[in-house]
Amino acid sequence: MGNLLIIDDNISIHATLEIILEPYFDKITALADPQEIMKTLAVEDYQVVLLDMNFSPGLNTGAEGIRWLKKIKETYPAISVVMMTAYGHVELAVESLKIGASDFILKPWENRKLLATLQSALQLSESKNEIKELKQKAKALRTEENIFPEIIGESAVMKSMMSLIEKVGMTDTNILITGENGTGKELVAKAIHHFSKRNQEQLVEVDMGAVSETLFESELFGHVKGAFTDAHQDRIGKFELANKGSLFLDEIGNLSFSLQAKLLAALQNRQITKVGGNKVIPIDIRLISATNKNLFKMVENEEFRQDLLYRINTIQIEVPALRERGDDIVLLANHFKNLLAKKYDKGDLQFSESALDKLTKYHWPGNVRELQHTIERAVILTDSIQISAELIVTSSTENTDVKTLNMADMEEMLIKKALKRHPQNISAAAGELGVTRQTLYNKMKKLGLS
Ligand SMILES: Nc1ncnc2c1ncn2[C@@H]1O[C@H](COP(=O)(O)OP(=O)(O)OP(=O)(O)O)[C@@H](O)[C@H]1O
Repeated sequence: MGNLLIIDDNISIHATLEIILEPYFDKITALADPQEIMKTLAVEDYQVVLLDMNFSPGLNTGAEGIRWLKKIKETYPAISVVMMTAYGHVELAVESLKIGASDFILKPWENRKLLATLQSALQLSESKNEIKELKQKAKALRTEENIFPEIIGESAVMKSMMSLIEKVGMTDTNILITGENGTGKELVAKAIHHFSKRNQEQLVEVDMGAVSETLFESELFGHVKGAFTDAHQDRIGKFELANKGSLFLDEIGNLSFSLQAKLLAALQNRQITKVGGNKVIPIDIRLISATNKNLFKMVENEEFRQDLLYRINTIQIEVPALRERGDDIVLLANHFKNLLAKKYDKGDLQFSESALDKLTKYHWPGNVRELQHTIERAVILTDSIQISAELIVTSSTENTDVKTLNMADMEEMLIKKALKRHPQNISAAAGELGVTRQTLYNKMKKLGLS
């Protein structure tokens, strides 16, 4: 069943049509004035429109009906429009069919024929809507990656994290993944989905840090065509796309306080309404969130809603920093080296002893992502089958001004830095350097800086 909108200036027809058609539609609305059509279609979903062709007294060219048909089809292509006229000119019928009417009825109508025409119009609209939704879903999914990732790691901390993932993956609980940047939180989210009962459905990811304040609702809940200036067509939101599957909200700590309330409402009610729409859509999702922020601290500072935190973190999985994973650094370095050597056609590459030493001693503030980039650079730059320590250039090696390890040169560099930071204040510069004002003054004199 569906909704039917009747437009005819002859009000006596409304009641007759409503009596005949009532058992076959969920809702029937009848309008006498065609000016009301677009407003009516904007507030409620109609699958079929029964449209008279002439509205102004004395006019029977059908031009008005054709104009309204065009308008309806332009904005709502999935609605089936059945034309109705007492003046059954064949040309008019052909013209309206060409513009997109699904059929044509002559007044006075035969009840059986009218019913059959409207029922097939209803079916047509339903299949159009289904196809449209499927197409939208397929389009959105093409950009989503749902491949189970290989999580490399043999260290005790990684093994215990993996067994936790397998255990909780199977349940339907909401999971919060925490950890520093680049530790592999996204991989963990994919693994949780992989181990869940929902793995035949999609894992849909939303980067909450990248969703703008104005487009948040449209991105998450979808919108109907015409809901706002740029809403040129209906859009399915990420919640609906993830229905029956998992929704991964990455960087959830970056969500503004006002948007947190909107997200919480959708999670609590387990339903959404598209922007500009009025249909309530029930949603069945498993929620996985991730952040590199301390949400408990953010709750204390009133930057994150406590009720939202409790809703998203039934289970928390902390992804360890790379520096805490011991031999996994070498394991991962070799893994990336092999992958990248293949990618750049470099043959069999090996790390030198000192390169391995450098890799294991470094503290990896950017974690696995930084390691991956460091290895990629080294693989690209190496001219031999051995990757030397010089090619292992990490972010902190790059950022430092240290071009020398000579102590006198280092001292001069530090003094210059401190003086630059405190240009008019030798005491403050001395304080930062951890020496007395007099000592700094003597050194400056020696270096010709006073
Ligand atoms: N254990 C692992 N095994 C193999 N690859 C990994 C592992 N951990 C991370 N990676 C790789 O490191 C990169 C960074 O991982 P990912 O994007 O999952 O980190 P993240 O914690 O989500 O980062 P951010 O906090 O910046 O969003 C990705 O290319 C990922 O494939």
